[in-house]
Amino acid sequence: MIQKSKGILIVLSGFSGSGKGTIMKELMKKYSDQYALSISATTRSPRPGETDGVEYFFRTKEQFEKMIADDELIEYAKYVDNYYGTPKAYVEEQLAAGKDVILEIEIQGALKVKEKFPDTLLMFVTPPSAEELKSRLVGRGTEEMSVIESRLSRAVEEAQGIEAYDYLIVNDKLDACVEEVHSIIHNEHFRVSRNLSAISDMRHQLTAFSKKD
Ligand SMILES: Nc1nc2c(ncn2[C@@H]2O[C@H](COP(=O)(O)OP(=O)(O)O)[C@@H](O)[C@H]2O)c(=O)[nH]1
Ligand SMILES: Nc1ncnc2c1ncn2[C@@H]1O[C@H](COP(=O)(O)OP(=O)(O)O)[C@@H](O)[C@H]1O
Repeated sequence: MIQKSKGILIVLSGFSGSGKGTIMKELMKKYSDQYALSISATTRSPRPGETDGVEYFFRTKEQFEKMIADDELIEYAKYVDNYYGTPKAYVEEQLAAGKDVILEIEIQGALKVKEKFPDTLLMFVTPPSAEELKSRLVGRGTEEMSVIESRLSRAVEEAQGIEAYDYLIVNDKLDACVEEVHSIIHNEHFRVSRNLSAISDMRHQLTAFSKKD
């Protein structure tokens, strides 16, 4: 049997308020058997409705720094006064099990992951306009105005790095956007460079077969 390409490591980045979290929730609802979503550790406080171990592993600064020292993170970054990082063990486990693993992380982390794992697929989410971004951030109601302003100025910096990504996703209509993300990942499995071992198997089989008679 020719094997299908193995699990892909996927990074989804985007401005705060662009809708990454919402897209991921919907994607996991619809296709939970295909994707593993990595849960990051962070020193930021939980928002109302967020639970430790679901949205994030909420940790103190001391606990987070211990995770760094113990080499438990694939990457970590500071974002608007807090640490965020990707625990190593889960990602390695899920990739080994053949799952596509999604990291919802910001751009500095995305670049570190790409450096460590060059096959990583990088996607960047943007809302249809800057005005819509602000209105989503305000509408979410989870940050005070001063934090929203910091996140919007961070977005100005992040916009400078989008060319490092493979795909740009415009999150206008949510359902369409979820399907776009899913189909990009689905199609990525067929890329020749991700199927070199299947190609080599096929060559061996054909050679053996042609020598039979
Ligand atoms: N580098 C890195 N960034 C992360 C990680 N987890 C989350 N982030 C990013 O940190 C930023 C802030 O996340 P959060 O406070 O949850 O705000 P939100 O994006 O507006 O929901 C976002 O850009 C996330 O994608 C991580 O493990 N590593
Ligand atoms: N396609 C969309 N259309 C309208 N509102 C959206 C859409 N996607 C997300 N939102 C809303 O925008 C806000 C920010 O979304 P969220 O997923 O928290 O963003 P992020 O994780 O990128 O910070 C939330 O209130 C969410 O309900």
